[in-house]
Amino acid sequence: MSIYRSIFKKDLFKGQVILVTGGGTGIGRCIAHELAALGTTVVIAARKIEPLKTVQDEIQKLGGNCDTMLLNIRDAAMATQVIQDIVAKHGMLNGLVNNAGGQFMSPANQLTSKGFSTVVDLNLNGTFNMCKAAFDGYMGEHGGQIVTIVAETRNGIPRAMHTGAARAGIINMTKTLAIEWGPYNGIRINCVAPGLIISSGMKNYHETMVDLLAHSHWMNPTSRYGTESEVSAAVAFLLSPAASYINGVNLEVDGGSSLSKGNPEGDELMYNPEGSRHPVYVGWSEGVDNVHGIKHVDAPAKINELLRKYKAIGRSSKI
Ligand SMILES: CCC/C=C/C(=O)SCCNC(=O)CCNC(=O)[C@H](O)C(C)(C)COP(=O)([O-])OP(=O)([O-])OC[C@H]1O[C@@H](n2cnc3c(N)ncnc32)[C@H](O)[C@@H]1OP(=O)([O-])[O-]
Ligand SMILES: NC(=O)C1=CN([C@@H]2O[C@H](COP(=O)(O)OP(=O)(O)OC[C@H]3O[C@@H](n4cnc5c(N)ncnc54)[C@H](OP(=O)(O)O)[C@@H]3O)[C@@H](O)[C@H]2O)C=CC1
Repeated sequence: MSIYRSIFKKDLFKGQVILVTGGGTGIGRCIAHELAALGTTVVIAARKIEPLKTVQDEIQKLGGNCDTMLLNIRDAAMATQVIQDIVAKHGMLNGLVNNAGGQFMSPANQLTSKGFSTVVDLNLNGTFNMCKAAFDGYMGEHGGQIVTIVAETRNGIPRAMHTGAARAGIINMTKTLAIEWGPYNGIRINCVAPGLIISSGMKNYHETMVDLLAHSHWMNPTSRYGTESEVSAAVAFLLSPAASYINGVNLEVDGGSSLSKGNPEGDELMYNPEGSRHPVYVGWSEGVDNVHGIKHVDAPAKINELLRKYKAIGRSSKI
């Protein structure tokens, strides 16, 4: 039987408990839905309870299992407590998806020390807090899978040097943890690095930035932005037995955008201004029109309009 037929069946993660940080919005919400649809009891955790409760309600209406917990990943004691609560309540923790994170945009010369520290603390220290808490609280003894969402950082991130530095730190930390926690603890740990993804995260940007993004979406080898589902599919794969021999890697889900910067051959070779020839992968978040009134991707209107156009490209692969 084909590996995909046997692995990506509906009950792929049945009986498993997986924590998704930042699971109340955007990419985290989509990951939570994908995992719940594959049989996981998914625990979503973040600072604000209302978005978590909304997603829990969506998942339960679709027949999935979802729990919610309050969490600030910058608070190591809270990270420890959340893992303890999950193990006490659900008996196990098979997977951790470090999705919570973010930054503000600023040129490096205008960054203050406090602003730099805040973003490094959120992304790098926060991810460490969660990995360490998961190790101490369950995975060190029982093994498990960890996937961390970083960002495409290959050539640096102009106007987001703080987050680029933090995410590069996570990618390196992941390699070390794969070595230290693999042989004796049975933990696999990897990263997924999204390029620009149509999601609620873009609501954090200033309007001029959104306008710019709406007009420059074709400037990568896939000639479009990515979808929440495309990131979630990579996460589900890395958590699954199909990825059993993949450890310590950073999987870029960026349409090749990290390859196409500064090519001396010129824009014509790298970009197709007429639009994308690449169908989007459509998972639950773009595929469940009007089911239980569940809201679609929650990006700024101009960006959501791009997604509507993408769905018309060729044959969208739909499950
Ligand atoms: C880039 C690659 C593509 C990635 C896309 C995505 O990730 S999409 C996903 C996007 N999603 C997200 O990013 C979601 C998560 N993001 C967040 O929670 C916030 O953006 C956070 C990262 C600032 C943390 O917030 P918090 O409440 O912990 O912190 P706080 O508000 O208390 O600020 C502390 C200090 O930081 C500084 N500073 C802050 N803002 C600005 C600014 N605009 N301007 C300048 N500086 C700023 C300032 O020094 C401030 O201290 P002050 O001077 O006030 O004493
Ligand atoms: N969209 C994109 O183009 C890209 C996104 N990414 C990354 O993907 C991840 C998801 O982004 P996206 O869904 O787009 O954006 P969102 O802003 O919607 O998601 C960020 C999530 O993180 C949670 N969060 C933030 N800070 C903390 C904290 N201290 N403790 C716990 N939870 C926290 C937020 O919930 P709450 O506020 O309730 O705590 C929110 O749910 C982020 O790490 C982001 O940086 C990377 C590259 C590109």
